[in-house]
This record gives sequence, structure tokens and C-alpha cells, in this order.
Amino acid sequence: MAVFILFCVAVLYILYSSITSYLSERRFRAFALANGCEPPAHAPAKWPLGIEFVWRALTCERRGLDLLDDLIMARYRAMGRNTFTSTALGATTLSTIEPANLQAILATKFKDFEIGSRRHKQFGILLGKNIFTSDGPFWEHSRAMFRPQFAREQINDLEATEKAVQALFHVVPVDEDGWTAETDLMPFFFRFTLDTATEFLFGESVESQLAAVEDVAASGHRAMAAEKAGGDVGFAEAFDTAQSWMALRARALGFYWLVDGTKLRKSVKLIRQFTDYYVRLALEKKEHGAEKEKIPEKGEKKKYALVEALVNETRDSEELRDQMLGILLAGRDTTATLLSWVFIVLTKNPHIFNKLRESILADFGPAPSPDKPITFASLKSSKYLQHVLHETLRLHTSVPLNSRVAARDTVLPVGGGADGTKPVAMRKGQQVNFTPYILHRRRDLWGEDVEEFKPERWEGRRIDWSFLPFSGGPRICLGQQYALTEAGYLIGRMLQRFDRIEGVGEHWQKKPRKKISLTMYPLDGVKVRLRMAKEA
Ligand code: HEM
Repeated sequence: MAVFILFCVAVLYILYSSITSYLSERRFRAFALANGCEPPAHAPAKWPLGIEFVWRALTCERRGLDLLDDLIMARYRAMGRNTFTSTALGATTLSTIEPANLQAILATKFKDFEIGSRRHKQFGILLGKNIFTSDGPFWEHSRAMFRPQFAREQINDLEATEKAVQALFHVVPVDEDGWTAETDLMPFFFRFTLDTATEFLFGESVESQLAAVEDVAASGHRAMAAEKAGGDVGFAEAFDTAQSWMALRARALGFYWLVDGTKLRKSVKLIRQFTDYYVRLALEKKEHGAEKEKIPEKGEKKKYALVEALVNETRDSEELRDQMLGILLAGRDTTATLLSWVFIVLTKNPHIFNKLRESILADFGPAPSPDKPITFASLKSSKYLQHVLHETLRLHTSVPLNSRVAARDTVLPVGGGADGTKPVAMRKGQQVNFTPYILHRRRDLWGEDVEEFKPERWEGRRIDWSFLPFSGGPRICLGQQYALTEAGYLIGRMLQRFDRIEGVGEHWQKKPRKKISLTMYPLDGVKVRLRMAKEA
């Protein structure tokens, strides 16, 4: 009897599923027809459920292949389309590098798309709930809370940036012959951005640059925060470890929960303890008003700390911590990656290095001076520097891959039908992948010289939806101006100080290999020697 009941339940379930699926399909077809949509081309698959592409993506590094050039770009080329569907682990996913579609996804049909719950689940173990991992009202609240903190006055305060520049110069010394030793600049850039970001967030840098080489003991609040976090360089190391785990969880797609372990949990605990310390301090200051606040000495400026500004908006200590970590994750590696690629292209192209140096000396002089200060505004109007930054972000896009999920049945303007010009219907829950790295290499949008690093192409070019290094629409990168200012400042100061750069090692003769983690960075680092300028 029990078997019979079970059999009936199973039959009823199958019947119910088939009918609802049939009705849903019929409703979706009617929706597509009413909107003039036609299906896009579908990528052929050799293995069932589209396992083949996922497997190739997971193993490409091991096979010495480049995920972007050898897999994703190759697939776009093989399809001969800028929009197509494919099957990934049984789900039909849309891929597009069509500016009109990207504008719809990110801006004009913003409400029809979301980040989706998966990002929250993949990163939540470290980041909890914050601007970067949320959608809907919580994201709106976060964005409104942060917007004023990225205003020009905050970004223009470059005192801490100069301090971090000095620390970098200190740890990359020049020998008697006027040259630095052979140095991989990349780790120095990662520490530079960690130091400036923590100063912006906590009002105090973790000083990872000095701590890494000199075993510098922390003082003041940083010492207390570090003690809570189990050591002085603990935070930087734990943050690096946790971030590598986040990248693995992102790659594991829906199987992110398999990527877990004590090392990750230990790092997360330490990072949270460290951040909690500053959150508590800011909350105490707020509670006790001026009593707890250090009165600035005469002539001393009051230090800005994002966490102190945020306590005016929320007193929820968990939210404050998660939001701060979200900003740190979004802003640190992206900017360090940009700096690394800029120095790769400058090393590979001495004529661009010389031209950029000349323009920097003309705009800012050979050393910092009150006559020609390096500020947010002067960096913005340093034209060739801006062109170099844009061209680097075009060819070496820090965030090369992105995606969204349809929040309801919706329509994208192009990509359907035999010639790819008809609108495309998307189902609620369907994922759309877009790859700014490949968009930035579309010959029809950028010209025959698309693969060449040519800052001059930016002369008079308007920024539109064919250039998306910072994404676009209401969720455009909140730290865009902050990042360009920090990166521009360091590049300006480096080129004031050094008048020649030389690559070290064999790999400079070949195309730079890349590592795709949460960001895309040069796999072989930036191994160079730099010559100190006579006038510096
Ligand atoms: C070269 C440096 C940077 C690049 C290329 C970059 C790129 C991006 C991109 C592509 C997104 C969109 C992500 C998505 O659509 O899911 C984003 C979002 C974001 N970025 Fe940046 N970013 C950079 C630096 C920074 C910095 C320095 C900060 C903060 C200090 C920052 C804070 C954020 C935040 C908070 C978001 C989430 C915005 C939201 O969802 O409303 N970014 N960034």
C-alpha cells in the first residue's frame, strides 16, 4: 500500500511539473512573440548538459591556456556572434558583448536585472551583507549611505597617499649606480593600495609596506587592533588568504559551498576581529561625543575615517564591519592590478614611458611642489596620463568578467534571429554573462589596431557603452574617481622619481600571461629595474 501511495505521489508530481513547465514555456513564448523577439544562436556542445565548457574553463590554467583569449574569445569567434546562448551545467545562459544590450542590463532596464543571491552566498562567509553583495532595498540604502563618502573633498585629501608613496620609495631603494635592484613591483602595489584603503576606511593605515620588510611595530590604535587580530602583519596576510578563497568560491559557481576550510575560517575570524576594533572605536566616539576624540593639534588636520562617517547612518556594528570589508574587497586589488598593468605597458613601450614622463614633468614638475601640486583636479586634466590609464583599462581590464541574473521576464534589444539583429527574450532567473575584456577588443568598435596599446586613440573619443572597466548605470563603480586619483598620483610620483625602466627576465619578450582571480593581474608580476632621475 505504501509503495502504491508513493507511486501515485510521484506520478502526480511529474504531472504537475510537466503541466507547470508547459504553461510557463507557453507564456514565455507569447511574451517573446509580443515583443518581436527571436532566439539567439546556440553554442553547440559535445557533452550533455554543457559540462565540456565548464570543465575546459576549470582546467585551462593547468593546460597552459588563457581563459579569456583561448576559451571565451575563441567561442565568440567560433560563433561569429556578439550574443548567443549556451548550456552550462544544464542551465541556458546568455552571453553578450553588445553595447546596446549592456546599456539595457546595467542602466535602462536596471530593475529587470540583479546581482543574484549566488554572489552573496559565495562571498558572504567573509563579507556578510554589504553594498557589493546585495540587491534591492538593502543595496539602495548602502549606495545612498556611501555616495557622499566618495565626494571630491574626500578623494582630494592626498596626504595619506603621499605617505604611502614615501613608504614605497623607502622599500625600493636606489643603489650607488643610480638603479634599483631587480624588483617585482606588483607586491609593492598591492601593499600600497592596502595601506591607502585602510587609511581611508579606518583613519589609520595598516602600514603593510613597511611591516613586510622591516618588521615595524605598530603603535596607537593600530597596535591594539593588530593585537586583537593576532599580529601586526596578520591583517594583510589574512586578507590575501581570504581573497584567494573568495576567488575559488566564485569559480566553483553553484558548488561554492564545497570550497571551505579551517584556513579560510581562521583568516575570516582575524579580519573581522581587526575591523571590529575600529567599528567599536567609531561607535564609542559617537556615543561619547568629543570626549573620546583626540583634539587635533594646532595646524593638524582632523583625520578622515570612512567608518566614523558611517556611524552617523547606522549603529549596527555587524553591518558597519561588513560594509567596510566590501569596500576593501572592491577597491584594493582592482587598483593594484591597474597599477601593475600600467607598469607592464610602460616597460614594454619605452617611447610611451618617455612621452608620459615628459607630460608629467610638464604638468607637475620634477618633484612635488606647491606651484604644480598633484591634486584630484590636476590629475584629471593631465591628458596623456588619463589616456594611458584608459588604454590600460581597455586592454588589461581589471574586472574582465561580469554577470547578472534576470529578475523578471525581460527583453534585450539585439542578438536574436538569423542575423542577430532581433530583440532577445530572457526568462526570470536566467543568467547573462558579459565580458568587458572582449568588448574592449571588438575590432568593429575600436578599429583595426584594436590589439595595439595606443593612448592616442583616446584623443577626442567620448566614453560610451563600448568601454566598461568600471561597469555602468546605477551600480557603476563607486570608487572610480578614488581609484583613478590614487593610481594617477602614484604613477606621477614614480615618473618624477625614475627616468628609465627596464624589464628583467625572459618573459618580457612574450605576450604577458595573466592570472584571473577576482581581478585580472599579470601572472609573472612586474619584474623591473628603475633608474633614479638626476633631478629627483
Ligand atoms: C581600477 C580600479 C577599479 C576598478 C577597475 C573597479 C571596477 C569595478 C566594477 C567593474 C564594478 C562593478 C561590479 C559589478 O557590476 O558587479 C565595481 C563596483 C564597485 N566598486 Fe570598483 N573598481 C575599482 C576601484 C574601486 C575602489 C578604489 C573602490 C573603493 C574604495 C571601489 C568600490 C566599489 C564598490 C563599492 C562597488 C559596488 C558598487 C555597487 O554595487 O553599487 N572600486 N568596481
